[in-house]
Amino acid sequence: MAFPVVDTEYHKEIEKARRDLRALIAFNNCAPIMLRLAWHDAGTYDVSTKTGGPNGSIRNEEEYSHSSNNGLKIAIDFCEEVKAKHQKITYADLYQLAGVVAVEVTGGPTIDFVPGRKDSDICPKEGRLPNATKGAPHLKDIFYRMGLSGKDIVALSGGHTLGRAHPERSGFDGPWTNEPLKFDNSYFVELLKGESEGLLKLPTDIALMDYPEFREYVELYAKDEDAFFRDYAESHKRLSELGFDPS
Ligand code: HEM
Ligand SMILES: N=NC(=O)c1ccncc1
Repeated sequence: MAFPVVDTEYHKEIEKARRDLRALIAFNNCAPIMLRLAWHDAGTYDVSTKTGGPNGSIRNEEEYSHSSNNGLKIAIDFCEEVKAKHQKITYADLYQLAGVVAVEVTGGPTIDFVPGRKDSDICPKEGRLPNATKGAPHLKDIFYRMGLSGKDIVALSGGHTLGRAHPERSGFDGPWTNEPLKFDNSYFVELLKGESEGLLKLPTDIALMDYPEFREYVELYAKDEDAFFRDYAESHKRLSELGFDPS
């Protein structure tokens, strides 16, 4: 598929879609699953083969039916409502815009969004996203394969400040924080607190404290929300542009 022509008209469509996404996310209270959709479309990127990444391929049943994507058809269908009104926008751009808006409308940092991603129908094989039951070495394998850093791993894991796990989707259950619709640094505060009744910590969440070079960021973000917001915005933009040259 071809790259979109990112002219004044395309930019205008993006801003209209941004407004529509704000309304849709507010009406459906669906910020968490929209952020998860954006991350799952982008997180398949392989920097060595330059395959996968934020290219809209997750809209294909071959990919959204992967067990790691359980539940994401809900977000894909939400996005179809916006796509129907803004046909020129690629799915690749729309899904990443949805993730940026989801963070913004829940009180998180503004994330710079540059449009121009092209769509692909080539679906990566299952297994490129992290397995929640594994530990820190696995996180390094998965995120380094994307071309991201240890700091990106910790900052992006802060995305779990939003939403919850659902037993019928992943087998895990519950929110990570007491305000799952508020984007803040409470994920890191809770991580350092340890076990709390009713709050979830995945093995991969706990693994962020296994390596000193990860733990230093957990401790920084738990005490300095501005630092978390600054680093999260940078890492989220990087994730959303994997394999995409915005210039
Ligand atoms: C670091 C490795 C990661 C692992 C192992 C992981 C694993 C999971 C699992 C098992 C769930 C529960 C799914 C469900 O049952 O509905 C989940 C939910 C979620 N994840 Fe992750 N995740 C990771 C990283 C991320 C990143 C980088 C982001 C975004 C920047 C993210 C955003 C979310 C959100 C927002 C939800 C809640 C979705 C909802 O409420 O429907 N996760 N994650
Ligand atoms: N955010 N990540 C996820 O939702 C997830 C990642 C891998 N396997 C199941 C769920």
